[in-house]
Amino acid sequence: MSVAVLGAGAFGTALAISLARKAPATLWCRDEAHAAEMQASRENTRRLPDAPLPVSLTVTSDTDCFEAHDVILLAVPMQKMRSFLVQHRAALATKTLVACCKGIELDTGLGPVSVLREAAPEATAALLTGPSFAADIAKGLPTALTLACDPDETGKMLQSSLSTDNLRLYRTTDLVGAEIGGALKNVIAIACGAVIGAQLGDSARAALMTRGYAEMQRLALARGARPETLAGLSGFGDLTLTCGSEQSRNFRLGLSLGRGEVFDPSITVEGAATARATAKAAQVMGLEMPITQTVTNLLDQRLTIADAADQLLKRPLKEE
Ligand SMILES: NC(=O)C1=CN([C@@H]2O[C@H](COP(=O)(O)OP(=O)(O)OC[C@H]3O[C@@H](n4cnc5c(N)ncnc54)[C@H](O)[C@@H]3O)[C@@H](O)[C@H]2O)C=CC1
Ligand SMILES: O=C(CO)COP(=O)(O)O
Repeated sequence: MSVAVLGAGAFGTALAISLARKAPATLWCRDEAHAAEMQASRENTRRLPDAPLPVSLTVTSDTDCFEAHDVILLAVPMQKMRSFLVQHRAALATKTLVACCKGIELDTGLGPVSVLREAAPEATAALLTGPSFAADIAKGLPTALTLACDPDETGKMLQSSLSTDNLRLYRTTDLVGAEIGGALKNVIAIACGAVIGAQLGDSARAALMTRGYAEMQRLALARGARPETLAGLSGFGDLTLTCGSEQSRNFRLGLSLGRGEVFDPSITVEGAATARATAKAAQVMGLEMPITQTVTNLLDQRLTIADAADQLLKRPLKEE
């Protein structure tokens, strides 16, 4: 089975490096000059510096390469996935497509698998998600992720093909639970970064992680997910990583908000659009998601950090 990774950002590059340690792999980059530069220099200096590309990895900008691979890993940001699929519909229509992004589409409130199923209905849809920083995977550090796919037979094939000596995949058929966990942990990470940036303390962070997890479960269960999926790598696991590490771009955006600093808008931060999309969806579904709503208000400068903390603390007292 041959695998191509489409999208040469930090995560796509790291996954391609990991796969190429096991068997020849292809990394597709939309920018011809950047692809040629990586193929020659054996490094993606723009997105993942200091991570050498194995000789078994080919970098190309030629879309003809899509045809040659059975399994395609889609490592483009969430808000770009639909247009990417539409643009390359003919070449991707019947493939096994593994979404590697984390988020909720702003216009529709859908996660990556639902977007895949709408935009490429004949393809087999899967999701690779869970706690991992691109730099860690590229270094070959021990990592465990969730591979979500239905039918499970295809999931088993993907699990064995994409696992390596250092990258251990667990399998689930609960695509909804996996996509919601991966998307919403980024929103909670922004909130956690904000309290740490504003020096509100580690206890406040623990409160946000726990009550944020309750919001993740509320939305996931309302959409038909299984509770145990949220307790796994794609939910609890990724929440723990992202809310506790300055390697996370979502956490760092939160830190900037908390410190009153400007954040570089060119950096991919999936939690921002996801917060807005989720707050809207929760309202339509009649779900209480106060932390998500608060993050949206902070991002849109409708609240200060002090007012945000005050509002959350003053909500009516309730049972846990
Ligand atoms: N960086 C990380 O540690 C991890 C990232 N992810 C997820 O992976 C996804 C991608 O993130 P990163 O690679 O980190 O972002 P990035 O900002 O490093 O790279 C995004 C890449 O997508 C490409 N791209 C954007 N629009 C495109 C289009 N229409 N067609 C083709 N390529 C396009 C850009 O050129 C860029 O190379 C996100 O959803 C993120 O949450 C998941 C786990 C870890
Ligand atoms: O998804 C990630 C860790 O699992 C990467 O987090 P950031 O996108 O916040 O950097």
